Amino acid sequence: MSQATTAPRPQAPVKGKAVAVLGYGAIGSVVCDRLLAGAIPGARLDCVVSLDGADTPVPVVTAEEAIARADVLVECAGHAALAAHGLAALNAGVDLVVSSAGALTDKALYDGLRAAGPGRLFLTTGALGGLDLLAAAASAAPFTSVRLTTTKTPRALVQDWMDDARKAELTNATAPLTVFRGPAEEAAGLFPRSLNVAATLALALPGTPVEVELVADPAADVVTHVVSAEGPVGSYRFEVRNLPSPENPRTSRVVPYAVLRTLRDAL
Ligand SMILES: NC(=O)C1=CN([C@@H]2O[C@H](COP(=O)(O)OP(=O)(O)OC[C@H]3O[C@@H](n4cnc5c(N)ncnc54)[C@H](OP(=O)(O)O)[C@@H]3O)[C@@H](O)[C@H]2O)C=CC1
Ligand SMILES: O=C([O-])CC(=O)C(=O)O
Repeated sequence: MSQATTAPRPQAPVKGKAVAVLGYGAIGSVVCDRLLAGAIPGARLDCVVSLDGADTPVPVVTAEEAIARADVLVECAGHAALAAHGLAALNAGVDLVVSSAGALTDKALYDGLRAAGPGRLFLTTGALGGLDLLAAAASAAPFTSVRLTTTKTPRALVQDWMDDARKAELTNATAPLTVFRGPAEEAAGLFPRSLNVAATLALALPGTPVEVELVADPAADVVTHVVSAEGPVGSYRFEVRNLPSPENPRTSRVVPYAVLRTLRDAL
């Protein structure tokens, strides 16, 4: 007689700082899997905060309980979740790793989180790179221009606030279409699940205006971010071509791995 078998789940490492993961989606689920696999020595996955009844390998708890149990809270849940729980975590002495950098374009939230403690605030670089070099160049002399051009598949860019005509224009696009052009802070607010990178870039270069163009390309099979910057110290151009997450076409597959590197810095 044959019997259904299920593969044994990896057991969480028993030692190390207790990590709570807020949000069990494309980023959070990979962060959890890698932590369970022991990818970050010194980190022990303790619990998950999930709203949608996901089948998770560690206990699902409320955000309040997670903050009470954890040494580090890893936010992978979106702007509203960060705004709702970030401050409480830091004030409780829990270190906070932030994926949703776009939420920090709300100056009151950002200032509040930076002033909070004793928990420490860590911001992942997420889907972008090269920020250390750009920040170094900016500290030598201000840039004269900084631009980010992001290209994604149109279905990843449809937003609730768009009217039906705009949504149809996007979903029926047969050629690349500019969806947004404007400052990084506005970009991150209008596309909260697609342009956190705009905020990450702006936050790395305080005081420097960052101009963003968002392109919907029906032929895009990768998520492209092109950063270009001009200044007295030099000219810079970084092109990132990330495969999208299999679970979420808005999110680059590399992002949970960037979050894990940031977590390593928090230990
Ligand atoms: N810095 C960067 O480069 C990037 C940052 N991001 C940020 O990371 C966030 C997560 O990305 P991703 O994993 O791809 O998104 P997903 O939509 O795949 O997963 C997010 C999960 O979080 C859940 N969630 C939302 N609010 C809460 C809450 N208050 N408590 C617990 N769970 C919650 C969602 O549940 P439900 O679906 O039920 O709402 C969903 O399951 C994005 O919203 C974005 O802000 C994303 C990509 C790149
Ligand atoms: O994952 C990416 O490439 C970028 C993204 O969604 C974001 O910044 O919100």
